[in-house]
Amino acid sequence: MRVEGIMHPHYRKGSAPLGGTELGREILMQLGTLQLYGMDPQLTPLERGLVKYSLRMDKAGLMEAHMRFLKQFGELERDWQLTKEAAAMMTTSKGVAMEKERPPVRKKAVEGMRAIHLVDLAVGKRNHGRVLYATICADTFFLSLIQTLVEDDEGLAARVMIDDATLDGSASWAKVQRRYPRGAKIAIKAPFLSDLPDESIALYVTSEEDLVVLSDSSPSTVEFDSYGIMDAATLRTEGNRLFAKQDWPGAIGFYTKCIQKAMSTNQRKPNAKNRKKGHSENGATSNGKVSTETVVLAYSNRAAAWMKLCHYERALVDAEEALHLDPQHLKSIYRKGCALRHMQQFQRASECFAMALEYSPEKEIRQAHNRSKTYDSQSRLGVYEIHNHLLGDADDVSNLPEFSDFVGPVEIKLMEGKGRRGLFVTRDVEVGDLLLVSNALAVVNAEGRKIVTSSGRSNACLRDELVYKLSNLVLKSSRWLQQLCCLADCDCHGNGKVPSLELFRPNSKWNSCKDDVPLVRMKGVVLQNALDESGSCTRGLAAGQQPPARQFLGLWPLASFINHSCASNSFRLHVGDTLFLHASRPIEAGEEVTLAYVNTLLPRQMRQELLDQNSWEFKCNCSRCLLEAKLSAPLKQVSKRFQSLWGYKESVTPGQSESFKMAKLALKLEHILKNIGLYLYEVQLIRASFFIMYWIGYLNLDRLGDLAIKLPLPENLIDAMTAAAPGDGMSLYFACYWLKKFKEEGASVAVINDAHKRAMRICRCIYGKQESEILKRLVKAHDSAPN
Ligand SMILES: C[S@@+](CC[C@H](N)C(=O)[O-])C[C@H]1O[C@@H](n2cnc3c(N)ncnc32)[C@H](O)[C@@H]1O
Repeated sequence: MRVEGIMHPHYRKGSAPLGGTELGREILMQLGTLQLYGMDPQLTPLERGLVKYSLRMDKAGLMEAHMRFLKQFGELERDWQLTKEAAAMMTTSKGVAMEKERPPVRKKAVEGMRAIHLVDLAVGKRNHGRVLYATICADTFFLSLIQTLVEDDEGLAARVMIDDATLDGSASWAKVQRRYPRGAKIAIKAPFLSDLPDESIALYVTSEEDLVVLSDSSPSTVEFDSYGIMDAATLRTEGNRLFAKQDWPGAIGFYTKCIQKAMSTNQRKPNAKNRKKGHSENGATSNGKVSTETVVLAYSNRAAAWMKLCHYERALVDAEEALHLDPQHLKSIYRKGCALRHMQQFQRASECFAMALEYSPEKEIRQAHNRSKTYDSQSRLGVYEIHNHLLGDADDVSNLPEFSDFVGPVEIKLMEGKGRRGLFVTRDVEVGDLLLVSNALAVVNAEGRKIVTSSGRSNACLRDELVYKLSNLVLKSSRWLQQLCCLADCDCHGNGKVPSLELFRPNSKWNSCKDDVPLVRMKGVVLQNALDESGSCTRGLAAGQQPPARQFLGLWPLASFINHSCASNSFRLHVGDTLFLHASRPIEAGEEVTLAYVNTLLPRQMRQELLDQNSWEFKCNCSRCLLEAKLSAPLKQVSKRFQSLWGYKESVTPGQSESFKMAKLALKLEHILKNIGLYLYEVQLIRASFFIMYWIGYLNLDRLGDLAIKLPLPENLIDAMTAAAPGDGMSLYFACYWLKKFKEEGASVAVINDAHKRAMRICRCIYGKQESEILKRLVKAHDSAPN
């Protein structure tokens, strides 16, 4: 089945650009955006299907694939809706300022060239001396190229790819959207319809001279004229109607028009003096001016709409405008509090809610007040009650907790002689001390996709999705923008700048920022700083429950300053989208805080391979790596044999004969370690690197016979694991496994108590300092979780 009116016989294999009907255009716009996003060579089968159907113009298939796609990328769809806000933004005062930054309109038409239509273009043929006049009909994006959709005056549409050289390689989303806004009339000289590797076709523009922006008529400014005849009150009512339909950008557009109308009608900013004057039904006062009440409501409602779009800074500005006109406007006071709370200005938010409570004791306001006070104290004292969540019901996802950020006893410093930044403690800290709490700037749930693909590389699609989300975010908050800018401020060549901690601390003030993060840098930021989590979810530790696995990739700004070590001294715990960082060893004042970016219970070479696979472009030279490098000769044989038996990449469970060989290899390693003569800590580090061998040895105790006695005791192995990777989930699993086994086998009380203490110690590294009763409950939950 074909989408009527879209097909044109001139196009090869039916791979015509879409367009021509309302439906076609709508599909095109949505699809186009998603397709643009899905241009990564690592397309999922679903994305591939989408591209395929779009090429065949198979309406039913297209719609179905589209629906499936949207279902899978529910969040993406939401973000796509949000991109519409760009249009609304153009009509706000700040938007007008942005418009001024745009390049001047250059020409009205291109002279000396004959016009050509999309329908007349042949694939792969450059049309010298011709010009294609078109209108940009979708939001312009930048992933690997600047990408947009255009429609010619016959209603056919096509995808356009523009080399970012046209922006001197400094393209960012904000910049491309300003440069090529939706609704702009353009002319493409010598148009070239190119066959793309994904089998779709697009107009390809390689040089700035070939794309001329003729007029910049973004829809919002055009629309404004046609609504010019409406009065302010009608414009506000129209805004309310769109608000009710959850069309936030649309609503913002109308509230803005209402405010502008009021300003032009009243010839001056309305002030509190004419606030309560009588007014007629159309919102006009008796002297024909627009009533202050109408303007207050427009500002206040626009604040609410901005909030829905997570534009909290804009929401705050609007709520304050409304309060400037009517200081007692309850909804504006409440909205101001909400905006401040989202901006982590908890103290000011509490003050707002307290003021709102004076006017109305509503439950919603009281709850908001209490919540702000809790966040405020969390952010100042670093006291969080996470155990309720940890020990809660895994199936109950309705009540996901929210926490404030917290900056503990840490500072960002430039590392001497290395140029890169690192996080350092400002005072001595103990095991389990909370170092920081950071809410994710953005998170991408893997949802069935692999974080590391079968080719052994980190999943570029997930990373691109994160770049996409971050690109949207930086348009919304100068704080988020600055946080990303300072992460981009490190170029691996020793030019790292040290940002102020105030940028990360709740309740602090920050200056607005005019910088932009070009996409190239944004991709670098994600590559260098995104952390993944493939462990099981922290929820549902309650006895007997299998915690649901949750895999995700995200960016946590302050945690991004922590460097890697294979003998790290901190542990990150993810509760929802919040990262808690606890000290997993005692750390002295001035010492660097380090994290393990990858599983470190492996030999050095494999750890480095994992770092490489995850695109961390550095060679680890931590003390543990240096020790293993020093011992590489005596350990060479064991390492080689271990790798061939285990084959980490395949992640296969060894068969019986391999298991036995592995167990024997553990004995060989013990023998070597005894002969070299190392300190206990050094022995522990090496044992930890090969812990899998020992683990398999314990599982083969019977087959080892008398030799089994030469294996270290399980508790010694647990100590070795915690020496290398304190707080590692595997150590806790192992500790609980033995605790359970000792109990089942009726070991002495002393042995059981000792095993229990070990598990409690590891729990403290992972979950932080907790009351001993809570730690006991956490151990019990792990102890009784299914193996
Ligand atoms: C999450 S950032 C850490 C903060 C970073 N050092 C900075 O200045 O912004 C990760 C990057 O830091 C560097 N890095 C982290 N750990 C390292 C290590 N152990 N040795 C060398 N470079 C490291 C690498 O360039 C890595 O891509």
